[in-house]
Amino acid sequence: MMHGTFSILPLRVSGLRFGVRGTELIKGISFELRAGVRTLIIGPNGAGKSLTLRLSHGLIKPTAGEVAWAGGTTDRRRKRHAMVFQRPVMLRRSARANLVHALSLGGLDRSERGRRADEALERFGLGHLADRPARLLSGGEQQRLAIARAWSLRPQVLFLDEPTSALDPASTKAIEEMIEAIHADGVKIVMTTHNMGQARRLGDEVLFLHNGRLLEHTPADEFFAKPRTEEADAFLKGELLH
Ligand SMILES: Nc1ncnc2c1ncn2[C@@H]1O[C@H](COP(=O)(O)OP(=O)(O)OP(=O)(O)O)[C@@H](O)[C@H]1O
Repeated sequence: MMHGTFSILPLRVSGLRFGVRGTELIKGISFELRAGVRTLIIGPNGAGKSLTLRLSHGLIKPTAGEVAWAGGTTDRRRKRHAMVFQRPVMLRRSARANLVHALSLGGLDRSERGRRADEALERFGLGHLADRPARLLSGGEQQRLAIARAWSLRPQVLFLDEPTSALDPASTKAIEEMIEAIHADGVKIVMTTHNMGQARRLGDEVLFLHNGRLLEHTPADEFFAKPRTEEADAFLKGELLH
């Protein structure tokens, strides 16, 4: 499902750097992300995975380098990518009202908001939670709601930052199924995970980050069968990296 007449992909990130108070955390990363391929960003703690997602989504500004969406960057295009965080942020109102609110921020007409919210709740089997206070839902339910909320905005690209790391296996499975369904819709998936089983299940290609650098950008089957770098090999073997 491609919405609108243009595609914001490929995403070209070049020479990306991000530093805080003289410490360089992202040390010159370049990559190009294409439509139709699920991209998994993996690497050890502190490698810069989350920062790379935030910089790509535009939540933080790079110290140097460029994040370029196809056709340039405008506010209109900005809305074509959405992000889901490790811990969902819900307002103190019903599940449905959280979706309606997001759609309102997304600039939708009042009548369209309710229709889209209901569509998203139904699509992901969350209709029975519609009137429940969002903050009282379980962690897994809130995360499913957060993903439904992101999907309701009809993004072309969905960034997910460790969406299942706080969840049990059943919730993790439900979320993986949602991600698969959204991918099948034609939405580009870009996500980070610490769960290598999940990376193998969901990944078409891998970006392997280590110490603020991109060491590999490889098809997932190749990466898991035979990583090219020593660091990735050690990471997959569960060794400590410095
Ligand atoms: N605003 C900030 N100020 C200072 N340091 C930061 C800031 N944001 C991130 N960092 C540091 O930058 C490094 C990379 O952070 P990032 O969250 O991108 O890592 P990550 O690969 O997602 O790690 P994890 O797997 O632990 O989530 C970490 O060492 C982190 O402490």
